[in-house]
Amino acid sequence: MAQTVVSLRGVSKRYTRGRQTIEVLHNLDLDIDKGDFLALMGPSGSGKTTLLNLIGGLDRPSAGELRVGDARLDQMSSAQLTRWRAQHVGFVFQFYNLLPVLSAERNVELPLLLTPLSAAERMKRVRIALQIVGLADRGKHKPAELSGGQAQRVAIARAIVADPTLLVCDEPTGDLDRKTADEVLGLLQLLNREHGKTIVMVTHDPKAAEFATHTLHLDKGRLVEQAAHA
Ligand SMILES: Nc1ncnc2c1ncn2[C@@H]1O[C@H](COP(=O)(O)OP(=O)(O)OP(=O)(O)O)[C@@H](O)[C@H]1O
Repeated sequence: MAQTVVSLRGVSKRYTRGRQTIEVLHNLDLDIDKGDFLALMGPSGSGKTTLLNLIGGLDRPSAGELRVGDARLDQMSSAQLTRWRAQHVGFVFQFYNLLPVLSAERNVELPLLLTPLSAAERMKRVRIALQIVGLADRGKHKPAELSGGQAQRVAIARAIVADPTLLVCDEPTGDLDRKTADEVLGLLQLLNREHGKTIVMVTHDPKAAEFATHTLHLDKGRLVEQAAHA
């Protein structure tokens, strides 16, 4: 039997702005299995990033149960969530979010600074991560000296360096041309297939979704498949 890594039961998310409360995600049920590569699609404003941020522990649900691995994210304080994230989730964003003053190596090392690993052990893991993404020879380069595709691969190395269970990617190829995008997606597929990473990726691009093992559509805060069954 497949092992469930992410499980949502009756998850809702509301935002309050002034006197107005809007519900962005409505009563979602969802299971993601270990080894899945899930593409999350849907129109602008349908709640994709909101859902991704819940799954990655960047935000908490307003109602419902949210489990990732053994953790009940809906019951954690924000300090607990911060600690949990550092150990269990790697993040990849559209605009890479690399620190411009640090070399590629030092950017990749960042998540390990929160661990008890020695400097030598950290550098060993950094080199392995840069090797996996095919940038072993770019470790000393600053982000400005890298192409967009290379910068995103450095960001992916940073996301995997602490060996997280889950990778969450928000439009990871939104800023890249087709060929470079396909290379980055091929790398995510390799991490999924060869390294067993469970991946959740938000994308607008149907071609990007083809690299995933599953696609889910959100519409106005509901999972469309679920709505179709109801
Ligand atoms: N912090 C917030 N406060 C208030 N409203 C928010 C907040 N974050 C998101 N929203 C609202 O929630 C809705 C869903 O936003 P979300 O970013 O999840 O959509 P999305 O599907 O990722 O959109 P896009 O494809 O344009 O990135 C939007 O209407 C947005 O305005």
